[in-house]
Amino acid sequence: MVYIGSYRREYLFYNEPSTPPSQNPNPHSISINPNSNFRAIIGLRLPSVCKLHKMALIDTAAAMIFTDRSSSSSSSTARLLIYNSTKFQKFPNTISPFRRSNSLRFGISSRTSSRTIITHCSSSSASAIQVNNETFAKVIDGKRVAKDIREEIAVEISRMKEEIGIVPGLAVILVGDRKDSATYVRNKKKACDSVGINSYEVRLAEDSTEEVLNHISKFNDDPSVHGILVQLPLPSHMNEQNILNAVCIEKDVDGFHPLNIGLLAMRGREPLFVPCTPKGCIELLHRYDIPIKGKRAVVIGRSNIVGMPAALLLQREDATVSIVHSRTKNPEEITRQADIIISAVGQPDMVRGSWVKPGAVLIDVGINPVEDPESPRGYRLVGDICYEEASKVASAITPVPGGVGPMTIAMLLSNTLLSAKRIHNLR
Ligand SMILES: NC(=O)C1=CN([C@@H]2O[C@H](COP(=O)(O)OP(=O)(O)OC[C@H]3O[C@@H](n4cnc5c(N)ncnc54)[C@H](OP(=O)(O)O)[C@@H]3O)[C@@H](O)[C@H]2O)C=CC1
Ligand SMILES: Nc1nc(=O)c2c([nH]1)NC[C@@H]1CN(c3ccc(C(=O)N[C@@H](CCC(=O)O)C(=O)O)cc3)C=[N+]21
Repeated sequence: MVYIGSYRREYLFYNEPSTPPSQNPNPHSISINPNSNFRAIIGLRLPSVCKLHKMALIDTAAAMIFTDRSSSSSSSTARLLIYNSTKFQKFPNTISPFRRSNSLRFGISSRTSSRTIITHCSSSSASAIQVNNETFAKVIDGKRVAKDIREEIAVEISRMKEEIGIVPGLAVILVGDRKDSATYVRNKKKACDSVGINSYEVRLAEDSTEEVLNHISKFNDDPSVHGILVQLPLPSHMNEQNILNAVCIEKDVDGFHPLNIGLLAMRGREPLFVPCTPKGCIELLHRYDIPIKGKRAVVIGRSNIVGMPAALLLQREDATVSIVHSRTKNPEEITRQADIIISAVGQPDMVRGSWVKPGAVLIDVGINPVEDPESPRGYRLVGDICYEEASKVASAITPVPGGVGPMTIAMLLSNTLLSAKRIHNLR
């Protein structure tokens, strides 16, 4: 059995009938021989890839692989499309990987099935791909873009270290013991390590009081700290406003300080920092050459940390922006007019295919855990947008996971570098 790649919590293998399945796949040494009589196996990501009984089998007759040359990346990218589900076997309690992901992306090169007609609708990098009269949105690969950005940041940081002997520092304050927050903080630390940013972490008890403000004050005065992040949400007894106000605006790498938000909202003024998630959404649009100017954009959600700043940023990019929120009547009538939708709601699969104008670009910020007994964690993450439906209508779409999430962390690193450069007058 040979591992081909993974995408959206699924591993893909192929199995030459002559190869005993007990031979473990080696993810790094693969060669695909499309002429061989192999079976493709798509399985949910499991701790042990050998649990074949939990995997769904398809015949390779139902699968084809082709190279996607419209990618903005210089690397060659292949997609695997499964276009014939007749031989697909669904296992009890298993979300069908076929239905969840018609389009799988791998960093491998491959070849095109002669049975299938593939058309790129336009040369733009947001072009949908047509296969046998079905269109599939281009996948906006936030994970890959975030990796590119981390590499760019790492280069800048070594230059900084060489030129002025300074390394950027990020302080993260985590209050309480929410599991998801602890995971995010751990991921942020890992990301800092990967680019050479020093990270300082403070963990405080759920019932702490003035300690948060004391630590903020200490970090405000510490010259080795260039960015301060207070992980949200805070315990309900804490005054979030007072705490976010206490972070000095020059180190507010989250961009949540009211002064920074105010500057973002004003024409002709520049905030010192733009909030990471909305900044990541716009960066994805830029890196995929998706035009914003003059387009109709709809933001779903109006929170201080995502929806509202996303709408402000789109407006600064000369889009005509509407905001949909929980009191909006007939939201689908508004979203259907959008060339670009940014959804930040927190409702799994709320945005259906019928909410989307054909050819629209969809940025899904939502991170929603849904129960999944097959997943090692007992749940999996889905976005606000029903990927299966919307990816057949849109021209481009971000997946969850692997879309906006990794970009948020990349933008945090970028803001920390920006801060260190500004504080040390480095261009
Ligand atoms: N990918 C990433 O990096 C990040 C992802 N997230 C995720 O994004 C999502 C949103 O986060 P956040 O902004 O903090 O959430 P909030 O709960 O603060 O805000 C949600 C917004 O969605 C609106 N809303 C709720 N229900 C509906 C509905 N049925 N129809 C239309 N609008 C609705 C609310 O409207 P109203 O204002 O009227 O209440 C509110 O404005 C979450 O899933 C979160 O986990 C968040 C941060 C970063
Ligand atoms: N002060 C503050 N700043 C924040 O930016 C902030 C915050 N508080 N509180 C919570 C939200 C949420 N958030 C995410 C960051 C990365 C992923 C991310 O990387 N997600 C991965 C999946 C991770 C997984 O598998 O668990 C992905 O989408 O691919 C998700 C969500 C930042 N937030």
